[in-house]
Amino acid sequence: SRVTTQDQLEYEYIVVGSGAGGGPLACRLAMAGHKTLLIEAGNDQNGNINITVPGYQAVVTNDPKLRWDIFVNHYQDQTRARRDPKFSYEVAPYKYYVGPDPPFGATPLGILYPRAGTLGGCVTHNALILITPHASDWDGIATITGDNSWAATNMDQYLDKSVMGVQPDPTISALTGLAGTLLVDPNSRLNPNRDSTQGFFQIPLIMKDGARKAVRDFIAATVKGGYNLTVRENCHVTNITFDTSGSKPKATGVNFLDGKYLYRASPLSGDQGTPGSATASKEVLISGGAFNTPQLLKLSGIGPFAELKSFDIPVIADLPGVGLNMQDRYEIPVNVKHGTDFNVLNGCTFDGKPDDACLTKWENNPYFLAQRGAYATNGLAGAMAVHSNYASTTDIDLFIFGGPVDFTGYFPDWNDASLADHKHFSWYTLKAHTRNTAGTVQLRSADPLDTPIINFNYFDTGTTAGGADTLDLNAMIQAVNTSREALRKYADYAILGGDAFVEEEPGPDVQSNEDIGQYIKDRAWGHHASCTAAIGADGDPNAVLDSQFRVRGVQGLRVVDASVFPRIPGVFIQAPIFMVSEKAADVILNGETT
Ligand SMILES: Cc1cc2nc3c(=O)[nH]c(=O)nc-3n(C[C@H](O)[C@H](O)[C@H](O)COP(=O)(O)OP(=O)(O)OC[C@H]3O[C@@H](n4cnc5c(N)ncnc54)[C@H](O)[C@@H]3O)c2cc1C
Repeated sequence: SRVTTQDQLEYEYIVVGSGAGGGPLACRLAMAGHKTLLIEAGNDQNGNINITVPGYQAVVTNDPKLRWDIFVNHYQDQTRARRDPKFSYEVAPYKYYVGPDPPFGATPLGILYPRAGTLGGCVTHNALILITPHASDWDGIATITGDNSWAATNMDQYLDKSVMGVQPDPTISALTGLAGTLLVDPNSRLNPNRDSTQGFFQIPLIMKDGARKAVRDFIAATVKGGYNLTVRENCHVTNITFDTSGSKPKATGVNFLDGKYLYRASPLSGDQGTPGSATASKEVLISGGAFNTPQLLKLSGIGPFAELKSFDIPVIADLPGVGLNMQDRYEIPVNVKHGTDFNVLNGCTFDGKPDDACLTKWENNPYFLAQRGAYATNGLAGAMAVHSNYASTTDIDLFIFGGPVDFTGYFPDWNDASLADHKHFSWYTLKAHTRNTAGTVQLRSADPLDTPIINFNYFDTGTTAGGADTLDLNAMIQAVNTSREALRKYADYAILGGDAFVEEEPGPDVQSNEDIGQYIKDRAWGHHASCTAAIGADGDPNAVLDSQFRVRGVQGLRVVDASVFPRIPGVFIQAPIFMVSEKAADVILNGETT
């Protein structure tokens, strides 16, 4: 019966979400001897080749068994939003049309933002790139909060704990001549000026012996190790429960729905699930990611008063900052097409078809990274770190990746399009330290299985104070010009073994800075959404968390995931989230508790 179930589900800690933030945290709590429940909406994809082969980092984002299709708005103005050829429509349940001139009756959705509902979260489908954040990212949190445990010098210890095996991308050795010209390690801690060092780098990947190995494997090993960790997969948390009898509401546990693929972002959804609940005698820790954490807080009565009231959700704590302050990077490509295929990709179908010779090679050489071939990489050959003319600090603010793909951002079936032939090469830019803090996550309805409404409010529709939007745009324009310059040099040396090429994106017609700027505004994308339940100073009305991850206005509740950052950190985001996860475990186990 329901009562028996409830009686059985008593834990010290409940962690909701098993990704970069929640996974390591739950493991550390259990390893310290605490009875811990880790709840995950998705399930364990152990044995699914799509998650283990690094070369399948595109196809895995399209795997219905783990993917969550979230559609977002870069601009709320629909005319402007539809200038992006990636703008998508629904023509039948989970069947999409991409681009202008949709069929009659198609429902506009926006821009696809891939997410993973699976054990290990987005770390189980991401591109494996592990770049550590800049010292200024941590020092900034220390300055905002006055909590010096956030200083970069102190945060270093969590990097040591969290890095579970990082190797340089061996594509490089397969591409003749380039290896010797690269600064090997963009994470080097031997270089005191690492954060401001420009140049060409190899790309560090979080994997072991050429296979993805990360949070999912850490969780599995912790369970296997006999620690007191229970993983409840196929379980969607619908709200946090509170004891409101005292002066401050105290989180006591969660309500959930058991069932496979319940969230409507999953193309396999349809079931309603079976209700249940669990209690936490110590704390509830929310790690649902930058979109789901604010959604879950709001569904639980923690958020902006007026929004909660409009959905008849009883208010537990009026925190206006929940779902505000969302940030991301801007990304943009320069893509060229060669006359002939890149030899290094010969035999690679990138989808596990029976004739996928590259998969055979990967499978037959399990112990020798160098012999596993193209699939032991994420397909990207190298990166340029650049300090643009528009950076606010001495830190590099552009990371420009190159590889033999045709990548123009995310849209339904982007994986097929990006690897349809082996003739394309793409340099694509990530803008770090973006200044736009105007993104929002709002409830669509009070139904926990609905996705929220997500507005990024790009460029001039977002933060404009101090010319923020123009500075970010100008840095991106510089990145396009730098990528074109790199392509001209690579043509001179034929260094990657390619022959003559023509530029397809942005294309020969897009030359003036004004035209490049318009191209960027129309087509930029991001995939490091963050900062939606941010740590902030005491007295800041928009601060959702204090410096110890505690949700303000309540007891026994913390957030630990991409949502916690006041400003988007570093160049890539999983390393900072791993570090935050380790710090949270340390604070909970050794610090003050609520
Ligand atoms: C295509 C792609 C490629 C990427 N590549 C890289 C990369 O190469 N390097 C890098 O640094 N970053 C990369 N990222 C970003 C990085 O993977 C994510 O930012 C990071 O995993 C976020 O961690 P998180 O803990 O905040 O959330 P997630 O990792 O998203 O984990 C959240 C988990 O919570 C679960 N959950 C949510 N709501 C509920 C609920 N109500 N009940 C139960 N469970 C719930 C979800 O199922 C999910 O498993 C990439 C992202 C994408 C989309």
